[in-house]
This record gives sequence, C-alpha cells and structure tokens, in this order.
Amino acid sequence: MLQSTPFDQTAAYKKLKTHHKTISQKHLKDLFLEDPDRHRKFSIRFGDIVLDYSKNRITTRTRSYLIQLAEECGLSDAIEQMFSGEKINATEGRSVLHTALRNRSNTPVLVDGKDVMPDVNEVLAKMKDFSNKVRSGSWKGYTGKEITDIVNIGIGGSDLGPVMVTEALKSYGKKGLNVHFVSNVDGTHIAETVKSLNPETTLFMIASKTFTTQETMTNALTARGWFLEKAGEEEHVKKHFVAISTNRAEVEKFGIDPENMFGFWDWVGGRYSLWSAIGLSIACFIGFQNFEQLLAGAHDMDNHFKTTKLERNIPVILGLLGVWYNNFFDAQTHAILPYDQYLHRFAAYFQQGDMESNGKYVGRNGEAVNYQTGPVIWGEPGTNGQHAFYQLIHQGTKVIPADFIAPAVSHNPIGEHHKMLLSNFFAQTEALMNGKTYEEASEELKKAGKTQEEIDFLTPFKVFQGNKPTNSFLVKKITPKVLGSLLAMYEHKIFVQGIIWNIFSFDQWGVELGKQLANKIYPELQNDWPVSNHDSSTNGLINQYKRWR
Ligand SMILES: O=P(O)(O)OC[C@H]1O[C@H](O)[C@H](O)[C@@H](O)[C@@H]1O
Repeated sequence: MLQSTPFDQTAAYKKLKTHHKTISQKHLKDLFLEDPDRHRKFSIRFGDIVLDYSKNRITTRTRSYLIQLAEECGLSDAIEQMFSGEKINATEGRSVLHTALRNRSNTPVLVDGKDVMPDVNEVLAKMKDFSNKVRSGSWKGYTGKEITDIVNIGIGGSDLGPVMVTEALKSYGKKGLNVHFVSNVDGTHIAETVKSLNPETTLFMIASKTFTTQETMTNALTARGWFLEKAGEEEHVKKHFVAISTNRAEVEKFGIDPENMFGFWDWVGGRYSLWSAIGLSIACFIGFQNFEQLLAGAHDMDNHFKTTKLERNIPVILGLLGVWYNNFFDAQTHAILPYDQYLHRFAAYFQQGDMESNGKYVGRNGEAVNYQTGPVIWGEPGTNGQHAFYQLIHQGTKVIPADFIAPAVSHNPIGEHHKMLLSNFFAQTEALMNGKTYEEASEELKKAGKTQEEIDFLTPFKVFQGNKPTNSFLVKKITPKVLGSLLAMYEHKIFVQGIIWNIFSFDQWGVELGKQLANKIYPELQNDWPVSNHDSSTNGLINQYKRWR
C-alpha cells in the first residue's frame, strides 16, 4: 500500500519540475502551431464518449513523464489491489468495491475469501422486484392507492448520487411518479417537501449506510410523524417506509420491517454508493432496465480502467493532468462545467466524491505530506456559468483547469437551442486557449469607431491572455449508459490522484470533529442559561442565539 518512493521524490517528479519551467513559458496557442496533430495525439474515444485533452499545457513529453510518475507511484498495482478486494481503506480496515456493485460479468470478487457477487445480485433482484411493483402500481399504499411520490431521506452519499442521477436522467423518468429528496436537518427541507404530498400515495426511502446519521434519523422520524398523523395505524408504516442501509439492527430499532430493508455492505463507501441499494429511488424513477444500463456503463469504464495501458487510460490521464496543474502550476481548484441542464447537480455530486476522498493532509505513512493534495471542485452548467463566473476564468489571476462536458444530441431538440448551446461549448474552450492579443483587441476597437485615446485606454481591459487549460468531453447523448461511464471515469480519476499523493482516499475522518462538537452543543441549547465554556466567539454567538430565539 505504501509508496516505496514518495511522490515528490520520484525521478519523474524531478523531471516534471524541470520540464515545467519550459512548459510554463509556452502558450497553448503555440503548442498548437508547433504540432497541428494535437487533437489526434491527445484525444481518446471510449464508446459514445470522446475526451479531447489537447487544450492542456502539455506535450507528448509531459505525458510520458506523467505516466512515469504513475508507474513510480505503483498505480498499476494499486488498481489491481482495489479491484481484487484488498483492504485498501486501511484506516477503516475495509475493501473498496463499488466496482463489484456494477460487475455485470459476475466474475467472483472476494472479500475475506468469500465471493460477494451472490449477495450483490440478490439485492439487485430485490430492487428489480420492488421497483417494478412501484412503477406498475401493484405496490399499494394503506388505502389501496398507487404510489405517486417517492421521498428519499438521506444525506451526503445517501442523497447526492440519487439526486444527481434522477436529475440527469429525468427524461427517462416515469410520468406520474415524482421523486423528492430531503437531506438537510433544517426543518424547512422536510416541511416544504411534504407540503404538497398525500400520505396515502407517498413512499419514504430512508437511506443511510450507518442508519445513525443525525440529520437522516431526525428527518425520518418527522416523516413518520407526518404520515401517522393521517394514517393513524402503526401497521400502515410498512407500506410507506423502506430502509436502505448496512445496519440491520438499527433499521429494526427504527421500526422498519426487515422485509422492507435493502442492504449493502461496509465495502461500499457512502460517496460511491449510488450503484448499490442507495440507487433504489433511481431504479424506481427510471426503471430497473435503465438502472442496469447505468451499471453497465460504469462496468465498461471499470474494464477500461483496469485493462487499458496507462497512456490511453482515460481516468489515468485525467488524474495525471490534475496532478500536473495542482502540484506544478499551483492550481487550487478544478471546475466541472456541463453543457447540459440535466447535469446541473453533477459538479455538486463530485464535490463530495473528490473533496471527501482527497481532501487529506496526512500521507499513508501517518505523516503530513509536504505537497498539495485534492483540489476544490466546483462548477455550474453552461451557459449559466458563462454569465456568472467565467469572467474570473478568462481574466482572473488564478489557474483554473476546467472540464467541459456536452452531448451532441439533446433530449429536447427544440428549435435552435442545442446548436446555440454547443456553439458556446466549442467557443469557450477555444477562447480560453487562444485568448485575444493586444493587437487584436485594439484593432477591434478601431473597427468599432473608437478614438485613439479611447483605444489606448480600453485596450488593456479587452485583452485575454488565453493559455487556460481545458478538457472537452463530447458525448453522443446523455443516456443511462453514458452517464454510468462518466461517473465511473471521475471516480477512478479520484482514485488515481489518491495513489499519486499517497493518501487514503476512502475514509473521511475530517467530517467527525464538527459532528462531535454539535452533539456537545445540542444539550446546551435546551435551556436559556448563558454558556461560558467555549471560546469567546462561540459563547457570544450561542448566547445571542438564546436571546433571540
Ligand atoms: O449514509 P450515512 O451513513 O447516513 O452517511 C451519510 C454521509 O455522512 C457522513 O458524515 C459522511 O461524511 C458521508 O460520507 C456520508 O455519505
């Protein structure tokens, strides 16, 4: 598990450091002039997905040094270890096998010598049966009515994946079956969600890996109270509440019939769990066949990641490009910019995926690393982002590597919309790469009839330096299969970077401290006495809250 040579002491790192001095002097535009064949050299086709990474500040030499870096950091062995069920989540003593959840080939995957595939398939069969019943209307509520609304109650990995996928695949959703998501412990979330719902036709899915998460349990209890207010009898609960969890004991304690429980396992990380029973709301909404297509797309990407040589391996290339900007160009963030309204939660989803995985300062040897690790992930759909924050990407002072994602075929081909959308998609990466020179800018002003004085004043503000790195993902259409591949692609990119940076990507100890303190403060909010046991800031805020509430 441990790297024999730390990332920043490898031979490749040293080569990259020197090489960076040359590349950082070069403009992307010139790299294209020097080598008109860049698109062919730096793009990879994978089924209905094309990745063009030619608009990056790299040459073939950069790529070969980066590949050498991956080799020196033991990436190939690490990939093998993950797929074969080794306990690479060392701080929790767990395997990392979200790939088994979508292992459509059914080849055995062993955890502690036991094949997990029969259990995986059993849960999938149960999900299929249940989702078919809900969709066909044969699953009835306590008054004999069909289910019209599903409310998934969960947070983090038990929420973000299903939200993102049901939004992304909305056009595959069943008419007359609505999905809602409640995550925030803020009572507003559940209150606003149930406002328009009828308990007779509403099905709650309580999704929590641990089934102890404060937010989810609180929302689940409130949902049950709301339901029972109308339904009256406890026995009706089983027609309206199902649980998705690894913790059977807690599910039973909560009062959900174990028959209505969909299980998964500790080797599924929360932020990698949409492929498990956590995807039940997805399966009900888009249908089990489509859910299987999602799994199939991810499985294809898993095979690509496992078997393709590093140089043609999409997640490897993406991971290494990220390292190149993060550790050599000092980029702090990475933007994900889908030109598809359906993907409007895509960046939010990978905020958890990436930042909870690689936001770590302790290396696998237990010591603080002395280099940068995971980037800040952010983004919004194009073209909205263009009218909001692209100014900073084009003319700000920061290096912001960005991924542009767009489908060639729209689910809603109305008039000229899609051509306009895609013209923006193509234009932005071109503009970010080329920029606009002083001469070009002043020439434009001249043509616009400005006086020389105006031209001299305005030109500097109209210059675009360009040289901004981007990846373009052009996909044929956002189908369940393509989406599955895209998601698995980013998951594996995160994995690649965790290996290079020598950190444990599959735990999340950093979320614990805040939870611990909230549990300590919660009882202090039960009375109106001023507190004095915290620092002056926290005391002051708590006491002001007590005065105001
Ligand atoms: O699914 P649950 O056990 O309720 O956990 C929900 C979420 O909360 C935790 O605090 C973790 O940070 C997340 O990784 C997890 O997805």
